[in-house]
Amino acid sequence: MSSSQGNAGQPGALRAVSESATRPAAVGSDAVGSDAAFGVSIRSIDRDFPGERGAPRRVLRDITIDVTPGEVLAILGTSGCGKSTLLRLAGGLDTATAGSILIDGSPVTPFDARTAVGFQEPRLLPWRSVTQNVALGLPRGTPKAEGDARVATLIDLVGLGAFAGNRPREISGGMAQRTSLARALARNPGVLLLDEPFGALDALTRLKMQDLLLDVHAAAPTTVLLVTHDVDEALQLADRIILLGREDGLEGSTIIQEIVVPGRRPRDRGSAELAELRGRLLAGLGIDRHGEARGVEKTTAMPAFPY
Ligand SMILES: Nc1ncnc2c1ncn2[C@@H]1O[C@H](COP(=O)(O)OP(=O)(O)OP(=O)(O)O)[C@@H](O)[C@H]1O
Repeated sequence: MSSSQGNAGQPGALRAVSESATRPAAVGSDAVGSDAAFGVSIRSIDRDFPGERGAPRRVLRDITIDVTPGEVLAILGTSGCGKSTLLRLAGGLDTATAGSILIDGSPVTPFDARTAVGFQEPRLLPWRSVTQNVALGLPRGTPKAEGDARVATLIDLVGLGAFAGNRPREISGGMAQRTSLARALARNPGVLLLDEPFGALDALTRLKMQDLLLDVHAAAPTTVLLVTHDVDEALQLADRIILLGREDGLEGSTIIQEIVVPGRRPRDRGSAELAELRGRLLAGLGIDRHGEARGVEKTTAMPAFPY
């Protein structure tokens, strides 16, 4: 599936970010320079880690998926099922036990420069300004004038123009996460790997960050692999969702559900079609429609993220 089934590059997709008074600049893909979205081909990946008494413990088993250039793929699964491990493998931060991963047709390399990773915590240098933190993401050897312009454009894109000189302690958690996103984009990655990027934010800021990510993706339609626990976030952001889980009697997680999300983004969060998919995904995560985790004592209210 291509990103054209989402709304990547859709005219007018840039919308205001309301967390601060600033607005993202209406920039096109040329301005942020992300013109190379790469496909990711994951082929028959297994990943074992040493288990008890050194015996191998399989975490991922026979994962195969092709992600097309510009596609947003969400990776869902219960805690510990191997989502981050899959992301790390795609970025060359870990090595598979078996199988291969190709980016743009060639094997992923250690700390592959074609990828950039965004984490749950913003991981900013506290003594550096927003601008200096974003500049850390620039590829080595970027000419100064070009780098300065790119950093300024990205800071505007994430709506932080008025805070460019601030230190991390002087901005909110949402702003810090936006800085982190701009730093990842500064690298001009062909593949953006996001590991629970909004997981530490409050619910309202998380919704705003989801909108921001859509804006950013419209302006710089790179390929995105997004690890999340949040079914609604996956349904709002992704072209396609894979659910990792175990098959009966087999060790290690594999792809147990794959869903192409219908409709253009931003999607109507309340649509009946998405509600149906939400139910299917929650069932795959072991949560029934009444919010009860199978095998878990019933609670009176459904927590926000019980899975
Ligand atoms: N370097 C490692 N050495 C040994 N075991 C590891 C290593 N990295 C991950 N694991 C194990 O692999 C399993 C999957 O971990 P991973 O972090 O990928 O899961 P996850 O789905 O991202 O979890 P969560 O949603 O809680 O972040 C876990 O049992 C974890 O302990």
